[in-house]
Amino acid sequence: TQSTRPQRLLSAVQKNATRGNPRSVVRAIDEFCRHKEWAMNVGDEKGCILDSIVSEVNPVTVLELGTYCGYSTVRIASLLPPNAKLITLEFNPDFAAIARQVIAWAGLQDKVQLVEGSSGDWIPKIQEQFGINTFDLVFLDHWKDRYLPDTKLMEKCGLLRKGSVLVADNVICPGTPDYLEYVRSSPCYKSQYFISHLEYTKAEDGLEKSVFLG
Ligand SMILES: Nc1ncnc2c1ncn2CCCCCNC(=O)c1cc(-c2ccc(F)cc2)cc(O)c1O
Ligand SMILES: [Mg+2]
Repeated sequence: TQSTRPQRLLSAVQKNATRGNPRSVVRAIDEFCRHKEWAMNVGDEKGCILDSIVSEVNPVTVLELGTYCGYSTVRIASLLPPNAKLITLEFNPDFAAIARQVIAWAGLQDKVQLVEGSSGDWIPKIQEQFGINTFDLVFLDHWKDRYLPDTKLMEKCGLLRKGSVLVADNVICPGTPDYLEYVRSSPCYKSQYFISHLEYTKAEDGLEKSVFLG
């Protein structure tokens, strides 16, 4: 049977990256996506911006919405302090199966909890299921029309505290206009746009960093 793109991405990691070396996993995926097959990872250019924000926040609790193959999961988890926890939600079971193996190859499985399901279903259950009160950092990279409803849901569930940082991918391409309008006009957020490019292309895209003011 024909392999899928995520399966071919995983094979590239297993062939070219060193077990337990997150940087080599990130490099192997970027090489594969730049020279073999494009895939919707945050990528190296936006990834460097994401790294700088994660390092600045130095979060102990992280929520990622939309795992895909685990590329940004590995980038973020590799920067976390030893006691930190990253919960990542993935809707697609095939993507989740690949991501688990990519995260394990990087040796980061102890810092990461991958949960299969939709953000709308899981966000209200996170506190009781994982004993997490609030998130220091949230990375939004799932369905673009879910960014705004899920942000409002996180506010409602009390998952954000004064100073929580939201980082949203793809705010230009494919675009999340209603989310951008909300975080840029709401008095509850201090927002900043980091211009970049759509992963592995010359098209404009960027990350929006929004600090929840409580
Ligand atoms: N736990 C959950 N809850 C809800 N939805 C969930 C989920 N877990 C997953 N999903 C469902 C997300 C499916 C993937 C989302 N990402 C994207 O759709 C995406 C698309 C592009 C793109 C840009 C230009 C093009 F020409 C083509 C594609 C680039 C990106 O960086 C993207 O992140
Ligand atoms: Mg994305």
